[in-house]
Amino acid sequence: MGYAQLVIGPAGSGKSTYCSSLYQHCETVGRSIHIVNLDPAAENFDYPVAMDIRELISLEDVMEELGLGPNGGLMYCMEHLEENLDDWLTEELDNYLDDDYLVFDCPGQIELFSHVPVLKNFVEHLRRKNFNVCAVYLLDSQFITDVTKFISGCMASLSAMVQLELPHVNILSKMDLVTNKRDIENYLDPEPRTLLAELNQRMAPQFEKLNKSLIELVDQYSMVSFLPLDLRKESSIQYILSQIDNSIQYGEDADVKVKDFDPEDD
Ligand SMILES: Nc1nc2c(ncn2[C@@H]2O[C@H](COP(=O)(O)OP(=O)(O)OP(=O)(O)O)[C@@H](O)[C@H]2O)c(=O)[nH]1
Ligand SMILES: [Mg+2]
Repeated sequence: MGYAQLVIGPAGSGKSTYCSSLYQHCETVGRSIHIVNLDPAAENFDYPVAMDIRELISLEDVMEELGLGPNGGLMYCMEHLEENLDDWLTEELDNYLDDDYLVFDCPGQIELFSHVPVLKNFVEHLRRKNFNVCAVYLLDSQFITDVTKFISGCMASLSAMVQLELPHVNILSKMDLVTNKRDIENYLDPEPRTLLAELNQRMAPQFEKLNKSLIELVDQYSMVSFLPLDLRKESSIQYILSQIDNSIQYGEDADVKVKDFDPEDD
């Protein structure tokens, strides 16, 4: 059984920075982890790149040869990845062992995890290869200035959740930049009724019914919960990693192995 995190979220939400911090954390605690670059447009890396989509296809070539812009070019690259799951990805995955832990640093184009099937098929391929996969959705805390932005962030995350059908961990990133912690803390694990009241207060009365439905939807999908990520604090990274590990049962198999171990056999 392998383990994998699919790190997704809007452009600039801090996915690559999270991946490199996670790598450093794992180095520190002596844990093995491999970060995979799935962003054909990425150029600089703060982590050792274990697998790289740019070895399969180059965004620059695609843009030049097909006359596509950066976003269309990226979508083309991702579709090319999708077509090459059985050969390129399978070959690359063969380099990893049973218990390996992979973290996929994805591009930030929101359509990738809202309505095109690339990542969905990617995940299905990983599952066929016996990986337990978790979606890690990053939302930039800097954008959550009021309840309307929070709800729109939730809806984007929810669309990834229904599309990917994976265990799902939401993270509010860049907490070091938040000056008024209390404002944000209200959104980490909020009361649906408080959210609704705030939303109604902000918006014209004709939206009340819609607001109620939206809050119910978000609540029913257990979406209203974000883990704060403050990269200055090792404990923050550690806590988030432990939550993700739980959702993919990482460590549980290891326990079984320890229990099954019989000193007489040695
Ligand atoms: N202060 C602070 N800045 C951050 C943090 N995480 C990311 N940043 C900054 O935010 C910007 C975007 O970060 P990235 O990690 O490249 O974001 P990304 O989600 O990988 O972006 P794309 O791959 O382009 O979608 C960079 O300038 C980072 O230095 C954080 O926790 N704190
Ligand atoms: Mg990135």
